[in-house]
Amino acid sequence: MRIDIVTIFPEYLAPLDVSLIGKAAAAGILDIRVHELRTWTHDRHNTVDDSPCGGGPGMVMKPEPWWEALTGLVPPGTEAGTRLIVPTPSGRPFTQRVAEDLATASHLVFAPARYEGIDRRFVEAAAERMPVEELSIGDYVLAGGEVAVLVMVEAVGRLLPGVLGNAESAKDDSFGHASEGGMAGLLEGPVYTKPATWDGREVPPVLLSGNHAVIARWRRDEALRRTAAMRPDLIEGLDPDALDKKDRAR
Ligand SMILES: N#Cc1c(N)n[nH]c1-c1ccc2c(Cl)cn(Cc3cccnc3)c2c1
Repeated sequence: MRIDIVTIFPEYLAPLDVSLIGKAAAAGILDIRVHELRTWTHDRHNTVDDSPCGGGPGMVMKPEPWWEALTGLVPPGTEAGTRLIVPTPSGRPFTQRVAEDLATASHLVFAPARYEGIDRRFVEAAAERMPVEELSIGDYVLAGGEVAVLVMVEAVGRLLPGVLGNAESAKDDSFGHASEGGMAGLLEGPVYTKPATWDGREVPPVLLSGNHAVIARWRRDEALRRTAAMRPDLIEGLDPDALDKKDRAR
């Protein structure tokens, strides 16, 4: 997958060079390219914003640099497989299902803007050339779209074949599809490591029993308990077939 990110703060995307996504890029699974929006300005001040038509606070990002950037990165006639992602507080929720959908694309272009957003006409013009997703990563307010891009690139990138090692399969993701017996659809339960006793607190003995069936049951029970306590909405949304007989007996 090729990922292009256009921004006035390229340094904000530096975290994509490390860890999971950085390794995927180094392995060639991801081809991540970060671009400075001002590359596509031509005035002496590299202007990317102007005052809002109709008045109001702040500034609005001009459509011209974004359009030139998009056209330069996705020349007319090469749009097949490309999707434009525009982070915005007024977007539809970015969820695991959206991440799974975006992971099927061959090319994602992210437009994390600043100020009060991008002139609407850019999104309208882009939508005539390729699918455009206006997405929000949650019900809180950020100062711009770059943090949202970091979230989305990690959530999408980890789903691509070869990015997660076998031991860290995405198949049981908390917010993945619930499957019979798997933990998908539930929140993770508590995790423990050595020492067996710390601060006078014991690791639950079941985890030291070596009985894998009993351990798996205990872990599922804990995941159900935690999900019911922290996110009862997820319990309601579980596919009934994903709950086994013992779950229903709880
Ligand atoms: N995704 C997401 C997301 C989120 N969940 N909160 N805030 C954002 C987000 C995304 C993009 C921008 C751009 Cl461009 C400017 N701002 C600042 C702003 C804040 C409130 C109203 N108008 C502009 C952005 C905030």
